[in-house]
Amino acid sequence: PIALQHGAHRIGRRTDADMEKWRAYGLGQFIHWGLYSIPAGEWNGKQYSGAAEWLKSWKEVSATAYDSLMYQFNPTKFNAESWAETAKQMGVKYVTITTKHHDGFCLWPSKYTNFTVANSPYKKDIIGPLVKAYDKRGIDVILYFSIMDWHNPDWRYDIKTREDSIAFDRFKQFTRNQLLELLTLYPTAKGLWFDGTWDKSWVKQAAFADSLEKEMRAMRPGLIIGSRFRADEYGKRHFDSNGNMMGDYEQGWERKIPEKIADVHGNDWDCVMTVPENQWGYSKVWKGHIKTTDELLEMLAKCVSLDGNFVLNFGPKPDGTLRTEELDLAKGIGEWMGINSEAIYNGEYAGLVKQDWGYYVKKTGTNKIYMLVFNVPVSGALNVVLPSRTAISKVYDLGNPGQNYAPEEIGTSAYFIHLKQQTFKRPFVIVLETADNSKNSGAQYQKAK
Ligand SMILES: C[C@@H]1N[C@@H](c2nc3ccccc3[nH]2)[C@H](O)[C@@H]1O
Repeated sequence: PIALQHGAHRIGRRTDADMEKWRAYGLGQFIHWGLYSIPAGEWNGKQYSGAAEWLKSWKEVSATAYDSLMYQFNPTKFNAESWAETAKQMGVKYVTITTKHHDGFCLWPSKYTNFTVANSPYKKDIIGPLVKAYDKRGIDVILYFSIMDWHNPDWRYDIKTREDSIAFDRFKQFTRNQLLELLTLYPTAKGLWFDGTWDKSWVKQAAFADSLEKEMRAMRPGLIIGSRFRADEYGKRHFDSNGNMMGDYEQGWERKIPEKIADVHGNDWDCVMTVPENQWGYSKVWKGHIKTTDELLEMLAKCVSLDGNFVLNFGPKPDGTLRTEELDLAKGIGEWMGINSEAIYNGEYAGLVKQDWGYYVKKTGTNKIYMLVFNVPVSGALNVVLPSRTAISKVYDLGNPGQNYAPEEIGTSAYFIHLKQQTFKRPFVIVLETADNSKNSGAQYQKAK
């Protein structure tokens, strides 16, 4: 291995209680809210082709004109309690909230810039009430923070001149000040979700970022920081020059999901997902495919089955309300979670051969395996292959406990579970309790004829 000062400081997963709680979340909510929510991807009557929260980067938009949106920020219908209640009903265990996106506008009254809610007609802090409302419902809060800040004149995409270096040193202090301010103002925040860290200017700050990460961890023991925050001294991001992940969980899964367990390298990770193809902030127009409840449930199942968390994005409207499409999805997901959440919470990779009918999730620390069924075979028989000398001791339908299945043993630790009906309206979950049967050779269930 290469000698590194600023690479990974820990190999393998964190085993402390804070991280074990994060690992068990399963389902999360992302909230992208800010000035970009006001134009919602439209400027001078034209629709921006990119993501709405990137509007300020459009050549048609002058920074000054964009920044004056601050004087229009007045979400009169904002109610942190109702957002948190929607999240509670949906069954999320954590929420990631934009404190400052790439445009530099702060949803908290930072004392290090004037470009905050404090100088908007709304005047009041947004982050504080949100943290309080979510904490009250037992939903942990992670603060999203963009290092890249298009408003701050000291921001640089790269450091080419002495002037760049002097300016960026000011920027680094500003960034440190804001992060320590956030941790001080919102001490119950469980972690930070960093973004906007891909430009050369920041990638060259291995030593600074490493010491800042250490400082934040010292200030808030147990703080959870993702792999996107910093680069090592050779400019390697997420995984250092020795291939070891930096940070506590892998943040590379933005709008994409790993295919197989090998893709996650034994690390914790979360997948952050948009409802349309690629819109995080509120956008008037949602082009292309809008994901349905069933699609999102399958993404959730896939993430949990591969040791990750699934975080669904909401882009609230400028008036502070949530759009109907998102409220409908929250309701649909919540109804399913109301019946099946035990297959999601405290779920982990089951280590079984993946079958076409769906996804296995093992309940951490137990012999319970959940079969999350999305694709019912025409045979109506769900194939289950367990590790050798492992038998099924109990099978039942999570949503319909009276519905018993007598698995048919079709080989060594191999079974068919015959479904009683052919059509299902929603994905459903069958629970397997397994037992080690290396002692007795007799099969528990009838052998194949
Ligand atoms: C979580 C997501 N990350 C931001 C983002 N900016 C990008 C620039 C290039 C490629 C991917 C990006 N994702 C998006 O604006 C959103 O906040």
